[in-house]
Amino acid sequence: MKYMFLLIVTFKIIKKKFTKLNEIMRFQRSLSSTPQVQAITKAKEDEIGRSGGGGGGDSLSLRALSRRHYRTNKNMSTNYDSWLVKHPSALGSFDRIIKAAKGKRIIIFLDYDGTLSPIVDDPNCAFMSDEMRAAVCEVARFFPTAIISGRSRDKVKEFVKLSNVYYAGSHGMDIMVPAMPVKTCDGNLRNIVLNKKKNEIIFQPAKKFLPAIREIFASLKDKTKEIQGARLEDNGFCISVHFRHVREEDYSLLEEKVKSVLENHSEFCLTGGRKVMEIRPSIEWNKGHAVEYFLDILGLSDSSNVLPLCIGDDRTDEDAFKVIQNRGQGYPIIVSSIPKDTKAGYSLRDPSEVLTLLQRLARWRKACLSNRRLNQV
Ligand SMILES: O=P(O)(O)OC[C@H]1O[C@H](O[C@H]2O[C@H](CO)[C@@H](O)[C@H](O)[C@H]2O)[C@H](O)[C@@H](O)[C@@H]1O
Repeated sequence: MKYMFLLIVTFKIIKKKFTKLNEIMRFQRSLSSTPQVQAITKAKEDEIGRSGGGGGGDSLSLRALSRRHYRTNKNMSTNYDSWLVKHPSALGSFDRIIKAAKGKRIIIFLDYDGTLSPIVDDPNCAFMSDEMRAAVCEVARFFPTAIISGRSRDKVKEFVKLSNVYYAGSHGMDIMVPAMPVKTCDGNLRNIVLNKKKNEIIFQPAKKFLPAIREIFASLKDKTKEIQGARLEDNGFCISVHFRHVREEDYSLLEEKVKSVLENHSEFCLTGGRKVMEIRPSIEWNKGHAVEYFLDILGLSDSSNVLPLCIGDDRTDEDAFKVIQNRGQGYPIIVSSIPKDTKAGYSLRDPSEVLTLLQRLARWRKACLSNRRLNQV
């Protein structure tokens, strides 16, 4: 009888524990499928290559290249809130930003992939929404706006399709400044001194590397053709080797092939982005230099009355953030849904928040102008 009683009690305890465990597991399953957690997981995978373990030891170095691209924290979802304290939301800080902008000339620098368009599997399908295009067009009516992308200049222009913005491709190594009169800090219009033959300035500091880049592209095409999922993108003055669709066990092979091509081209270097390896000339020119170039050519570099806003999501945008930070004025804003080591003082979660910020900026500027007009009547 005594044993029977003990057996029933033990059975009841086990049943209770099992039910609780089941509940926890069910909760975790539902938690991992919320859109927020899915976004964090996707962003995390983007940053560190394929998530989780597996793969041979060698492939780690490709993952390490990705990891070097951005150092990420381990407990991302829990740390995001504390990271936000150091990199507050630019939307939440909007009033502070426009207060600082009073009497100043705002200039906007935008990255493309992951900033104006969401990260997608196929690089050729990274389209920008019509809403985003309208917002960029609207801010560009009020503030000089430049898009500085890792893509080729033509490709980014093809995606953006706007004629009132400045474009820089190949991480700033291909800049075009068309004939657009710019308002200087004192409110006067300044005409950019243009090339006599053309109606624009083209600045390409890596031009002499073009024949070598063509050569590298051809060798890469040949060497990577058997690696399933590897994809090359000709970005003009740089080349992207995408590995988003490469099997993890092929990472090391792909990396080996890429490095073997570069062995014959010591004047080029290899950097990492979001599931992408990038080959670029080793010259002292990056997105930060492009920011300085635009400020200079638009006559806005020496003034303390200029407030640059720079929005980007990738490692290469850090060079631009650094320039803004060193100027001591302006807002470097990182687009990220996970905590990252960054020079940016402000953040936005994703391109949809970039859209809201641009719309609010344009609306605020429009309201200022109509108030001014009313006061003049
Ligand atoms: O400076 P950006 O404008 O951000 O360009 C950086 C790279 O962006 C593109 O690749 C990234 O976006 C793709 C589309 O969403 C995605 O499929 C890829 O995995 C990402 O790395 C572009 O294709 C690269 O050439 C740029 O260098």
